[in-house]
Amino acid sequence: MVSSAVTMSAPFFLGQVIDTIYTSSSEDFSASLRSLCIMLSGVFLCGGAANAARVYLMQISGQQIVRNLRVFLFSSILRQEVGFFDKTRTGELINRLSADTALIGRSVTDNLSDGLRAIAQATAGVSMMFYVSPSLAAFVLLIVPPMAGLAVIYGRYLRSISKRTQDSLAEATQLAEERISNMRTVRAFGKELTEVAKYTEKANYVLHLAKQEAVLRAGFFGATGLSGNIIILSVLYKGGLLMASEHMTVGELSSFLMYAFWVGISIAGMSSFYSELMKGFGAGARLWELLDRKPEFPLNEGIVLRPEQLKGQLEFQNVSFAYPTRIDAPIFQDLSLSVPAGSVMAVVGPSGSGKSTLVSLLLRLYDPVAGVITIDGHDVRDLNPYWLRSHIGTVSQEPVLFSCSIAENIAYGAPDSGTVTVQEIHRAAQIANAYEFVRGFPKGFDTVVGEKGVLLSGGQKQRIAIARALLKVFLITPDYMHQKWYVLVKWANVVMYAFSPFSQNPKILLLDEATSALDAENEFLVQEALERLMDGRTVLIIAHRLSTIQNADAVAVLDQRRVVECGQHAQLLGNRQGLFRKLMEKQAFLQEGQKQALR
Ligand SMILES: Nc1ncnc2c1ncn2[C@@H]1O[C@H](COP(=O)(O)OP(=O)(O)OP(=O)(O)O)[C@@H](O)[C@H]1O
Repeated sequence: MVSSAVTMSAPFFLGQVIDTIYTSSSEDFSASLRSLCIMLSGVFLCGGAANAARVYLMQISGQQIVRNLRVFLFSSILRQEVGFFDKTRTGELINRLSADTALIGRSVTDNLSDGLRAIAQATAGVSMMFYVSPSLAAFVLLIVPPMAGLAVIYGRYLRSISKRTQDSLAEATQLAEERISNMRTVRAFGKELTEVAKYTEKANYVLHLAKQEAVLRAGFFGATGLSGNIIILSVLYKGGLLMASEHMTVGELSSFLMYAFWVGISIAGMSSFYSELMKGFGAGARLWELLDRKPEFPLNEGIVLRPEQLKGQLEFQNVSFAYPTRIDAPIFQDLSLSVPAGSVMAVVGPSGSGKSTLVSLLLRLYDPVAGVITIDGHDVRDLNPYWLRSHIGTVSQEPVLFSCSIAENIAYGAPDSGTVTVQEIHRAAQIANAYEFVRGFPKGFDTVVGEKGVLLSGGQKQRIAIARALLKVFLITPDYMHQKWYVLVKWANVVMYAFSPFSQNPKILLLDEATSALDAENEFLVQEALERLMDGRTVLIIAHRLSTIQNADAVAVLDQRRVVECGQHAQLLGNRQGLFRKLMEKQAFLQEGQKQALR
C-alpha cells in the first residue's frame, strides 16, 4: 500500500512541479522548485524502501507457501491406501510435488503481490484521473467494458490449457521416472532410442500446448498494449482540445497523461497477474484433489492390544476379495483358513493363485469385499493398522532396500531407527547371516546400497531384509508407552535379545520365500536365517522349497480362489488326486529319487 500510494502520488506532484515551472515568478521560482523537489525525493525514498520490503516479504512468504504445500501434499500422499498407488503413477505424483507446487506457489505469492499492487495502482490512477479531469477520464474509460469481456474469455482458455499442460507434463515425468528407474531392463532390450522417441512425443505435446498458450497470450497482451497506446493518443487529442479551450492547465494534462501511463502499465500488470492466477487454478485443480483426498483406511486409529494379548492366531473366515483396480476379477471367493498361534503354515499354489494377496490382506493393505480376517479373534478392520503392521514382520520375495547405508537399511526395521545401537544392527546382521559379507565390504555397514539396493546381489539383499525384519521383531515397543518406559522396555528387549533372542512372545511373521536363483550357499544361508526368524512365532510362509513345506506344521494349497487342501505335508501327499501332490510332482525342486518314491 505504501509503495503504491507513493507511486500514484508521483504524477500529481510532478504535475505541480510542471505548473510551478510554468507559472512561478522568477524570484521565488528556484526556491519553490527546490523545496518541492526535496520533498518529493523524501517521498520517493519511502516508496523505494516500501517496494524493496514488499519484494523481500513476497519472496520469503512465497517459499514458505511452496514448502507448506509440498509437505502437506507429501504427507497426504503417504497416508493414502495401497490401492491408491495401484491406480496412480509415481511420476505423476512426483510432478505434482515438484512442478505443480512451484507453479501454484508463484501464482499466489509474487504474482499475487504484483497483481494486488497493479489493482491498487489502477484504482488510484483512475480515481486521480477523475479528480484531475472527470470529462477526460469518462472518455478514456469507454475502453474498459470490451477489455473486460476479452479478459474473461482469455482467462477461461488459459485455465484449461494450463491444466492440460500440467497433466501432459506429469505423463512425461511418469515415463522418464519409470524408464530411468528401470534402466537395466531398457539397456538389456536395447530400447534407449525407442524410449527417447516416446519421451520426445510427450515433450512435443507439452510444446504444442505451450505454443497454444503463447498464441493466446500474444493476442491478449497485444490487445492490451494496443488499447494502452490508443488511450494515450486519445488523451493527447481530447486533452489538447481541453487545453486549447482553457479547461485544463499544462500541468494537469501532464499529470493526467502520467496517470494514464500508470493505469496502462497497471492494466498490463493485471493481465499478467490474471494469466498466472488462471494457470495456478488450472494446475491447482489436481493438487487440491490430492490434498483433500481422504484415505480409505485410517492410518493410526483403532484397537491397540497389549503385548500379552497378542498371541498370533490368524483366521480367514469366508473371505472374498478382488483388487480395487480389477473389481470384476475376484481373487478369493469364500476362502477360509486358520493358522493356530505359534505354528508355521506353508502356503503353496500355482502362480497367480493369490499367495501374496493373503499376505497383503493380513497386513491390511486391502480390505476383503466380504468375510472377516481376524488376529486373536479381533477383526483386523478394528485394529489400529499402524500398530498391526508394527507387530508383523515381513520378508518379501523381492526385498526393497532404500538408497542409504546397510546400517540405515537394517535400522529401518525398528520403530524408532534413531535409537538403534550399532551392536543391535550387528547382532541382527549376524543372525541373518549377513554380518560376514557386510564386513567384507571396504566400508562395512556404511556401504551405500544404491537405489532399491542395486549394488547388492539378490541373496545379499534378502539377508539385509531379514536383518531388518529381525530388528522389527525384537525391538517392538508399544507406541502408547511413555518415553521413560520406553527406555526400560528397550533395555528389557535388549537383555532378552542378548540371552535368548527367540524366547519372546509369539509374534506374527509373513514370509515370502525366495524363488530367485540363489546359489546353494546363499540359499542355505537365507534359509537358515529365516528358520531362526520363524522360531516360536506364528508364521505364514509362501513356500517354494520342499524342506520348508516338510518342516511346516501345516500346508495350505490355494487354487480356484480358495483353499482347496489344508493339512500336514505327508497327509496331503497321500491324496493321489490332490492338487498338492500334482504340484509336488511338477515342481523342479523334487529330487529324482523322491519322484520315484511318489510314483
Ligand atoms: N495390485 C494388484 N492389482 C490388481 N491385481 C493384482 C494386484 N496384485 C496382484 N494382482 C492379481 O492378483 C492375482 C493374485 O496375485 P498374487 O501375487 O497374490 O499371486 P501369487 O500366488 O502370489 O503369485 P506368484 O506365485 O506368481 O507370486 C494375480 O492374478 C494378479 O494378477
